[in-house]
Amino acid sequence: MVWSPRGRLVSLGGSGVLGSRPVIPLPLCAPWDAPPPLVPHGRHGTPVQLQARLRAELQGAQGPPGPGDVGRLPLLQATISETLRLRPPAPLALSPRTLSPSSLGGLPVAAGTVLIPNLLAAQQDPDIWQHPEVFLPERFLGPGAPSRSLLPFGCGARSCPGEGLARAELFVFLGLILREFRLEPGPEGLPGLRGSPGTVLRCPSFRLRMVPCQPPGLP
Ligand code: HEM
Repeated sequence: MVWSPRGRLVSLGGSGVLGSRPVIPLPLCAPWDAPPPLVPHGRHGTPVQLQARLRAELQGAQGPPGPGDVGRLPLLQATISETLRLRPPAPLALSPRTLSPSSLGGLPVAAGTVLIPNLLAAQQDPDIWQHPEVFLPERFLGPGAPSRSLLPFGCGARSCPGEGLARAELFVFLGLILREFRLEPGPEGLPGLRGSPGTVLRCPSFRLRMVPCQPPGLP
């Protein structure tokens, strides 16, 4: 029921209606339950090489990472940002409803319309992200990084109030793990990264081998 310049707006479920209200998923381009495969080879190389660089950054820092160390560990921060870009845990965010008639990208939007922001698609928009399907943490290291277009926590008045806590947890826990362990696939290998659709984009459970690496200064 809805058309967009780049095919990003389509109806949901054919009828374009959720309950008794019209629905516009925004910006729905790639089917959100079938994200494209990852190509994990940026300047930092394969996942193993990236882990080695992250470990070098972490072991070169003074002590274990804390929430205040974001500026001192840019590659770790960039790796988290790139992960949240390619696989946002909440790919469709919340669904606000318009209170009055409005317009969006030239399209009229009636009062009472439910808008569904497709964060997964927006974060892989080729107009904004170069090589959007490639896992490239370094895209966040340069001065021209389109960081304002990174929206895993939504944006605006109803954006996620837990963003600071979630980012701090990701930073500290991932940093502590990568500083002291090398992660290797378990005997069953790794699952695909397609994820299963739902409110939360979930990865199937899998096993990893954590090989201890000696942090500096420890006997
Ligand atoms: C990686 C972790 C997290 C991600 C990716 C995430 C993502 C999101 C997103 C996309 C929204 C919808 C924003 C929008 O529609 O514009 C949201 C809303 C919300 N999140 Fe999170 N979130 C995370 C962690 C947390 C944590 C740790 C808390 C609480 C401590 C939290 C509490 C909330 C609440 C209360 C809302 C609803 C806000 C509202 O309706 O105004 N989230 N989150």
